[in-house]
Amino acid sequence: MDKNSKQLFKQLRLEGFHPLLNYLMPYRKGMSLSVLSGILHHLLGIIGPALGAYLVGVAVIGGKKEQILPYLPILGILVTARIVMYYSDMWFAHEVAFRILVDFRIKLYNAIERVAPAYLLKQRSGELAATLMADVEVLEWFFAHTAGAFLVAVAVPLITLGMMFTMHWILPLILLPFIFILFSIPFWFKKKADQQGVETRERLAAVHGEAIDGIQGLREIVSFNHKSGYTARLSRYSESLYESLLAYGKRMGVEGAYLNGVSSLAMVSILVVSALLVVQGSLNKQWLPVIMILAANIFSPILEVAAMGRNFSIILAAAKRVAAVLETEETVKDTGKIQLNKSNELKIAFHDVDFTYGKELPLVLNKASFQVNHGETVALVGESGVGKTTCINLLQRFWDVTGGKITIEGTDIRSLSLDSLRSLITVVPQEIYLFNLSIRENIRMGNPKATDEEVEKAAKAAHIHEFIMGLPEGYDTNAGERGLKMSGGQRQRLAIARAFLKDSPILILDEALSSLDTENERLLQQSLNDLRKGKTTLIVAHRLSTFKEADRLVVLQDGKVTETGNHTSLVQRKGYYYDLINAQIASVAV
Ligand SMILES: Nc1ncnc2c1ncn2[C@@H]1O[C@H](COP(=O)(O)OP(=O)(O)OP(=O)(O)O)[C@@H](O)[C@H]1O
Repeated sequence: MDKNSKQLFKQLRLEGFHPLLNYLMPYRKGMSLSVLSGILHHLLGIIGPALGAYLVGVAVIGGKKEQILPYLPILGILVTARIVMYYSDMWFAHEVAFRILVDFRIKLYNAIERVAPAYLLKQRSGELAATLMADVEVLEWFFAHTAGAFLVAVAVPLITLGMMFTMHWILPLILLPFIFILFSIPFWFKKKADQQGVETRERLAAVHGEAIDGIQGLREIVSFNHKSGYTARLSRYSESLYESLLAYGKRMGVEGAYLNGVSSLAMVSILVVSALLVVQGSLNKQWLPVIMILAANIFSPILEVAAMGRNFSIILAAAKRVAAVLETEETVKDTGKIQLNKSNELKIAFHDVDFTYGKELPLVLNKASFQVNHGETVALVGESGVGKTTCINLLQRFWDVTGGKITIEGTDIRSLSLDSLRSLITVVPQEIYLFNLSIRENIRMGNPKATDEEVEKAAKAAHIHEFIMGLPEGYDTNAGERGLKMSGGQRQRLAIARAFLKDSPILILDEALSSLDTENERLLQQSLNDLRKGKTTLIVAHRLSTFKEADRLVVLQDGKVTETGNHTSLVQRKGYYYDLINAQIASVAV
């Protein structure tokens, strides 16, 4: 889209649609066919009845059978053509609209993925789901019914006015002011409507967000007996949605009343003027039935567009929300080209890394430097909130460092392509997300090309094979349903099975805070020890047992690395780490 069109959309206060038009370009052929058949369908809807009315007029002035009968086949053709055009209007409009919606959902998902996770942290997942589903659905109105209908509403009245002009020059002059008023009515209400549209979509998204919160947090709601608190909140959100929907409905009612009033007045005026013209003798009375038909039909496409205009604010608000996601700039740019060999052991190094989550926020990391050598296991240690998770987020480039650099095997990670970087790293998260797929497919996500045998081998290595075989459908059991019934330890071992399949040279373990029972802990440790072999491993550590097992500890304090060494040497040093674990032991003992 060029600058001028952007300006025009701004003047019409329709900026929200501008980005969407860019996405319409590939579908212009289908859209043009839809507009063309829409215009023909509406015109034929007027020409057919007008011809019928003309024949009535001929009969009224005492015409002969021979003057009427030859037109009957033409009437038949017009009616058939109208049916065909109606069908193709609907077909093309919806074909294009639904195809665009399919593409949009994918585009939106890709856009969300591109800006994740920074963007996700600012948005509630329920609200994003609302954008992905409900807002995109609303756009169907725009794509299927707006652009084409608007052109029809301009073309059909123009042609009809032309037809009236051939009967008497004054007739179009009577109608023009009414048409102008009808077109302008939606603009009288536009400011209020836009505000209501945005408010309604926001409140709807908030209700979605709250509902999804209620489902995701069901366990907490039940265990903390928080049902009344939650329903009170849900009902507050729903009430506020109700209020804005009601205000929206009232405004639509007033607008509709104006539209109907003006179009009825226009129709009455044209009939009265025509009747007077006939009485005066300046209009042939055989045109009267034709004028009645034209007057009755000229407004229907305008009213259709105006009705749409009344919903425009909702569409505009949805368009703005969709565009906001599509146009969000990615948090990190994927401009690096270098690919590192996955099969080598790799060294990670943080060089004087500074980082803040926002310009106005304090530095989380302040000249932090440390390295993890080939095949070494390093545990990041420090108080809660010191920046351990931040380090692993930076290593994966969810955000970029604000100062200093992170290197893998000496190469700045910003010079690697994101795909290559992420293929080098496997994360075993605290909480694995299980998709609504079989356990086999959930594990296979580690490597989509893995065979069933390889999946089972990975599960055996993660000590989860026995558990899976004990399920009614073994590896074919749906993890989405069964996932909830797995213990924390079992879920983490499933994550480890995925990690075995991915087999990348760098491993990140985000250790769970919650402790596991002895058996689960033993199995987990065994599988982790096997997984770590030959890999460069960075652990976000919370447990004393992990501190003791790591080759080296990197102690973070006030954004800096203040101590490094193994557990025994740091304890002997009696510094910050010593105080930290003493405090931890004391808190466990209390
Ligand atoms: N997305 C974010 N936006 C703003 N601040 C953030 C964000 N994520 C983390 N922080 C802040 O950055 C600091 C470091 O957080 P981080 O999660 O890295 O700590 P941590 O050491 O991993 O903590 P824990 O041991 O509790 O998991 C904290 O003060 C946290 O509040």
